This record gives sequence, C-alpha cells and structure tokens, in this order.
Amino acid sequence: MKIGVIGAGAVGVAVCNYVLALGNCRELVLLDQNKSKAEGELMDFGHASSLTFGKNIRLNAGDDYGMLANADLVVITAGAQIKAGQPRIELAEVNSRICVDIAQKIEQHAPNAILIVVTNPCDLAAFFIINNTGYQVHQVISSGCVVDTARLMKIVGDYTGLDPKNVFGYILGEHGSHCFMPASILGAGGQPIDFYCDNNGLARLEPQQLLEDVKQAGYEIFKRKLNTTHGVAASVYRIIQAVSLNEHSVLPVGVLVDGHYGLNGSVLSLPAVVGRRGLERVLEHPFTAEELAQLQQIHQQIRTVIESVSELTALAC
Ligand SMILES: NC(=O)c1ccc[n+]([C@@H]2O[C@H](COP(=O)([O-])OP(=O)(O)OC[C@H]3O[C@@H](n4cnc5c(N)ncnc54)[C@H](O)[C@@H]3O)[C@@H](O)[C@H]2O)c1
Repeated sequence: MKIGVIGAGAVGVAVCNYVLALGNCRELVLLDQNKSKAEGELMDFGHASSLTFGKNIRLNAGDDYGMLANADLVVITAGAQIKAGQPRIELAEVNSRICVDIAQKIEQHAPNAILIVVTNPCDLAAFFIINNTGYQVHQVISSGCVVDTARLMKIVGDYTGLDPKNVFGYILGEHGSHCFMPASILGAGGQPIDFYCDNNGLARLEPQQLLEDVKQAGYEIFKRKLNTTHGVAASVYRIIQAVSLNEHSVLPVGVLVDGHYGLNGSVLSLPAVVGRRGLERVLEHPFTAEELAQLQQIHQQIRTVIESVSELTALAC
C-alpha cells in the first residue's frame, strides 16, 4: 500500500508514527506547505529503519503532490488550529477551503485513493470535498467520532474496571460538540451497561453526564498541551487498518448521509462498515425515537453551518 499524509504538524506526524511502527505499507509520503518541516520529519523517521524492529518503508517528503502518484490512501491533517476565542464558523471557512484545495490536488495524482479527513471541522471538510471534487462518496471518510468513541470506551472501562476494548458503544453525530451517545446500545463485557452496573455494585451511569465527560475529555487535553494528538492518531490508524486489511470493520466514521435515518446532505458519524473500498455501507441501528430526534437535530445544525460556509466560500454544497 502507498499511503500519503498531508500536514506535517502534530497530528500528521503522530499518524506517520503509527503507520511506520504498526503498518505494513510499502511507501509513505508526507507533504506540507512547509517543505523542510516535512522533509525533516521523514529524515528523522528514516533512522528508525536501522533498528531491528524498524520496517524498511520507502519514505518521501516535500510539498509536491506528484509524489502521491497512485497512492491508495491519503490522510488530510493540514490546516489551521482553532485560536482562542475564534468563532467556529471562521475555522470552518478557512479549513474547508484548505481541504478542498488539497483534495483537488490529490485527485490529480491519486484519483482512486481513499481519503481520511482529520482537519477540523473534519465532517464539514469531508462534506465539501465530496461536493467539490470527483471523489466518490465511498472514497471520502471523516475520522469523525472514532476518537470520541475511544474516549467513551476508556471512561466506561475505567468506571467498570474492564478493558476499554470490552466496552461497546458509540459516540455519533458530529465530531466535537454536536455529538450524541445512543445509550440504548451501550454495554460492558457483552452486557447492557445498566445490567452490568446493577450486578457489580456500581451506581448506574447517567447518559447525559457520560456524554459531557466525553466532550470534556478533548478540552481537558487541549487545556494542558494545546493540541490533541495520540488518541486521534490512533483512531486514524484504526481506520487505515480497516481499509488496508479490508476488515469490514464497523466504525463510527463520518460519512455522507444519503437517506440513512431519513437524512440527506451532511457528513455525520454513523456506524459504518469500512474496508478496502473505504465506506462499504452504513448500518441502520434500531435507535430509540429520542436518539433519532437527537440525530435529526444535529443534522439540522450541521446543515445551517454548511450553508453559511458555502455562502462564504462559494464551495458547492
Ligand atoms: N478530527 C480530530 O479528531 C482532530 C483531532 C486533533 C486535531 N485535529 C485537527 O487536525 C488539524 C491539524 O492539527 P495539528 O495539531 O497537526 O496542527 P499543526 O498546526 O501542528 O499542523 C498543521 C500543519 O498543516 C500545515 N498546513 C497548513 N495549511 C496547509 C496547506 N494548505 N497545505 C499543506 N500543509 C498545510 C502546516 O504547515 C502545519 O505543519 C487541525 O485542523 C486540528 O484541529 C483534528
């Protein structure tokens, strides 16, 4: 597999680290508008190949999109970080433009690639890429709520004293503040969460508080280190693994809604099957009426932002 990463910042480099340490691609290309930063990062990574566990993956770095020729998968992490006090719509405008521009350049050299969009707001950026490039719906995935779901699993794992991997649940909707947790499918150790708590001397978890804790988790990290990197990079690697090994994994990635749950015209994180084609299909879950109403409300909120960004940028929606 040939993998590209756009953006040699904190997240892009952390993704490269996962790919190089755990992945089995034959070539990795790191691009950034800051060419020398991208080059320096890959020169640094290159020395790991001298060590016994290091893999001899072909490394290329720079600012030339031609290096992505025939890439199978490209992760987009390039863009601006949110500044203190900056309105969300402003970041959405700036990064949607950047991501569409980048995707159009990638398309010239790797039209068959699967794109994983990480740059925030990742769901919005993925939506505009789908609507402003020749990429097909199945090729464009936002990393969406995979990281938020990982945070949920860790919090519930700590509470129940179980391996977070034995927690089942999803954070869905939009990555960030407009997400929701379908409490009806939350479980631990294969048991419904309330049943598990009742039988293990634990107070039941309050779904609204749990969702708040998940949302807060990202802010708590940001407050301390001014970015978030490891959790999101691991989440992106999880998606890369599902694509590269054609795993048919169900992941809460951001995908274009096209009639799913009665919604159209936004990118939302929904349980979706991910494999070599990228998005294979979206699963329809038997959500409660309240959960469906939450999903519809989030979709409406995103549509409002999409229309504002489209007006500001002239990007098609
Ligand atoms: N989706 C998620 O869960 C999640 C989590 C963390 C961060 N992020 C987002 O990922 C993005 C990157 O975060 P970071 O911490 O790596 O930021 P960073 O500032 O460390 O790195 C961004 C990099 O993008 C490069 N860049 C900017 N515009 C570019 C362009 N037009 N072409 C090529 N390169 C360009 C910059 O030179 C820089 O190296 C941000 O938008 C951030 O909000 C998303």
